[in-house]
Amino acid sequence: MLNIGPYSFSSRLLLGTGKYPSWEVQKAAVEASGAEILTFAVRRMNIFSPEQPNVLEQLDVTRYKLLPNTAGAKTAEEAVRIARLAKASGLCDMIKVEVIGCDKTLLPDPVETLKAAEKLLEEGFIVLPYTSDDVVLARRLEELGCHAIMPGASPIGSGQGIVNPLNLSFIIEHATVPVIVDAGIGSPADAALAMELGADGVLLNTAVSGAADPVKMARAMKLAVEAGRLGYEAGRIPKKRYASASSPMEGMSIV
Ligand SMILES: CC(=O)[C@@H](O)[C@H](O)COP(=O)(O)O
Repeated sequence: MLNIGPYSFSSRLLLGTGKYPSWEVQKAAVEASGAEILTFAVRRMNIFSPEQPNVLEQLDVTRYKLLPNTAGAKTAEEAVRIARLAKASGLCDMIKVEVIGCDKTLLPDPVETLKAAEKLLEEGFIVLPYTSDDVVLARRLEELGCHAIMPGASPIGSGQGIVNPLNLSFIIEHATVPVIVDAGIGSPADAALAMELGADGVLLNTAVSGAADPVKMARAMKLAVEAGRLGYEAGRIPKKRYASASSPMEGMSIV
């Protein structure tokens, strides 16, 4: 089970809801992914114009735990305002804090992320910050009381996969709250690797919504996350420099 704050989930795949070719495909992909947590940008919800379409329109939202995110925020103040808006609209008690520090890379601003997380924790939110893959920053966020840490695999929407598995493994090794690898996942192999490294979950969007067949890819990601987790729990063999026979002959009487 993936435990975040007071909540438990059987699926370790968290899915974004943006950039699907149609509402129908989004709905089918969410279904195929088996995800129980869906994230969406509060600024795309048309909170003040209910007659406009919104990103969760076709989904039976009672079946999912909603994880609004503060995408679009560039300061802690903006992120806090967006989170409060989401809470006041009855959308959530969990929030994915996303404070972007660079328009080109969409990498998070560590200082503003820390400030926003601190404030939102004070206000009683269940806080999941999107961070860079920095082990010290992850520790600081955890010390503040964040309920999970979400280090990026690589820039959002880049599909580059895990560019620094060593950093991720340090974060995972030291964390006592769930580590959810978020952003940059390109293929099922990337998702499986994140889980094999010991991540507690994977959050992705573009790899599914931008795939040639998003529904098939959603299922592939589901299976990859499950396979990666199983592999992690099973314990992989250590890597060796040289060969060792798969069918050793020692102790055999017939050669
Ligand atoms: C939807 C969401 O929260 C994204 O900002 C997230 O970081 C996923 O990134 P990818 O689209 O790279 O999977």
